[in-house]
Amino acid sequence: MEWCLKQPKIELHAHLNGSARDSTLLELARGLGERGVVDFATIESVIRKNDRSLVECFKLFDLIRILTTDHAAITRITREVIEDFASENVVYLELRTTPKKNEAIGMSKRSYIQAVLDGLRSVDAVDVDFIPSNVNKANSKKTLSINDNGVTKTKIFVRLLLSIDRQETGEAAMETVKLALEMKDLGVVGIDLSGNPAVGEWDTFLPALNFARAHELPIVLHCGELPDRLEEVQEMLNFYPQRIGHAIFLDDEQWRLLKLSKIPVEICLTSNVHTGCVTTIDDHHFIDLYKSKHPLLCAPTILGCSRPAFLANIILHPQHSVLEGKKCLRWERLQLTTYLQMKE
Ligand SMILES: CNc1ncnc2c1ncn2[C@@H]1O[C@H](COP(=O)(O)O)[C@@H](O)[C@H]1O
Repeated sequence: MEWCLKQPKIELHAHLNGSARDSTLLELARGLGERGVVDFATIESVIRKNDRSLVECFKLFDLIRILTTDHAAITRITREVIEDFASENVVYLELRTTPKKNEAIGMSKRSYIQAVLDGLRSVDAVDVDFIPSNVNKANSKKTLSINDNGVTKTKIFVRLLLSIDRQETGEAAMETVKLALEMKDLGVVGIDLSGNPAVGEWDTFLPALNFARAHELPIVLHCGELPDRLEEVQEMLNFYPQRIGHAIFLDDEQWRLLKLSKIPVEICLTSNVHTGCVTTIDDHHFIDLYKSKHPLLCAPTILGCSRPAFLANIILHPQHSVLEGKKCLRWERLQLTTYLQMKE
């Protein structure tokens, strides 16, 4: 575990509010409980539960949404999430989050993302680089890499993906894509489609996704999280996104197509096992993808990371490397090889 933590890692599939500290969520819930907005005891039992089915996960996300949709909470959670990833030696983090509106408190999708950016700027423990290198970094407040004691700070590169939630309308999805395009100079590098897989139709999001593509914004799709969505899986594969998340429930022909396509797959083993989508790691589809040398963006959880789900996925395939992270690539290969050898 110590060794795992020490290795430099690249995390490409982290949902901001899915990575919030339990302690922070409980504190926010307690505050809202005292003001009579929520029932603290109910929220506490949901947050403290460890293994959650996919359905329970989305119940939790609905609760988290109530707890976190204000600017100060979003800024705080962003700062803490960056600190947590950096403390586990993640050197490049792609953080995805769904821009939210809350008219009652004057929150727009833009101000939500501004609150995230404030969170990135407010990190003090490590040096956060979130402005792409082709943009004038004078605009960024965070250029120091030496702390007050003259010690060089650890650096973490952070980029943002804006998520479209499957509960949203086509217009809301389009608004998110336009916001992402406007914020390219502030470290937004792509669009994600996520949210409860039992909700929403592919056609609703297609115009926004096509618009993103027309403007060269990379797209990541959560795909195949439920067994009964094969038609949608087919449409997603036909769309040919830059990356696919999970890819659990595909039929044989779709599986063949996926492997042929070489679309990189983001996999989080613990998430899949905890949510019950995959029975055991031994039955996990990553083994087949790995053996066929498919580009995998894979979680380090096979060696037993302590955090439950939604954590650290590491890029495996060199051609998709986003920075000079060769050490990370080598480590990930080593880790997968170790796992497979242990099994044998
Ligand atoms: C288990 N697998 C998953 N499948 C699909 N969507 C997921 C997810 N895990 C998380 N999210 C999406 O990320 C949101 C939380 O972060 P943000 O509020 O965006 O920062 C959830 O509400 C859900 O929409």
